[in-house]
Amino acid sequence: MPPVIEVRDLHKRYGDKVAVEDVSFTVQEGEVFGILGPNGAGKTTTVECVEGLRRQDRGEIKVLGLDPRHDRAELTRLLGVQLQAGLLPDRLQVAEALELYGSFYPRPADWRELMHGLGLADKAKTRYAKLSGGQKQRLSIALALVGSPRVAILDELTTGLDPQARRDTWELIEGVRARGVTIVLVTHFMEEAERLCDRLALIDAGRVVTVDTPAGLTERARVGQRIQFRPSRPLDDRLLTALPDVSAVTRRGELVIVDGSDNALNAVTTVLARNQIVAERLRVEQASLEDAFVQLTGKRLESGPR
Ligand SMILES: Nc1ncnc2c1ncn2[C@@H]1O[C@H](COP(=O)(O)OP(=O)(O)OP(=O)(O)O)[C@@H](O)[C@H]1O
Repeated sequence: MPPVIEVRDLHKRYGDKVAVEDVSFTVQEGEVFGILGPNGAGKTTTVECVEGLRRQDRGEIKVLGLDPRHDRAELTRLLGVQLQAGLLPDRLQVAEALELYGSFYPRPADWRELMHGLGLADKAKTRYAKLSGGQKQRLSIALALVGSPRVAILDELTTGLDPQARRDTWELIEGVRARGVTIVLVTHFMEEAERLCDRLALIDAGRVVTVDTPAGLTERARVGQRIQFRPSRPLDDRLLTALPDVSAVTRRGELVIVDGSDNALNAVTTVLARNQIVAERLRVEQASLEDAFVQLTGKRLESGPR
């Protein structure tokens, strides 16, 4: 089966600023495909080109066999796109917005069901301007799904939602996926990516670092040991990075985080003892998707609220 989305060698600049340097990936029918990366990595620019909202400078995009640059009208009927905040008229009520957007599509979903599913039922008559940030966010998700799209593109799906609303949204997305809708999810929340995505493209500085399943990524980054501690005295990271058993040293506030082989703990404690440094609050951690990202890019992703 041909992929639902095919992006090849995408380049996009804004004036002198290169936003997307070289992005390629394919999305298969029915999968939840995540685009994960830090702020400014080029995620939104990439999906806006896929949606036909922006024109790339170079590279090819096909969505359901259509070229977003030329077939935008046709594509709009097949794609569900999450609206950016503030794009709806202030006076429009929730139910009106859903009914209106549904009417643009040949086979709209039951908007009342969506409104209930997203916890907006008691806001049906509330004007857009009076909604809280989280409610606006939920409405934007409902609007992306109201046309029963074959492909839904959700950018920062749960940003601004409280933990309960975030989990409810994840459940809703799982239900949408179960109906066979292909979903592209732009996120910088690890937990969200791990829970929802079948595959992920890690994007950093306008480039795809890698594409893999969440489990595959974590597996690849599986460090023998992750050691976390607070040094009792200032510590020069080079003492640790020089050790053959250590693959990476990062800092989180006053904590030092060391990734390395199964022998790393031995090596690190030996070096610390030799330098009269005590490892306070010492802990050995499990590797995660975030570790994979750090290993592959050398950067830490902003982590989402837990
Ligand atoms: N309209 C624009 N004009 C100029 N520069 C822009 C414009 N839109 C984005 N950029 C820049 O292009 C780069 C990529 O931005 P983009 O929004 O695609 O990244 P992102 O990964 O979606 O980030 P975020 O998570 O912060 O939304 C950033 O450096 C951004 O500042």
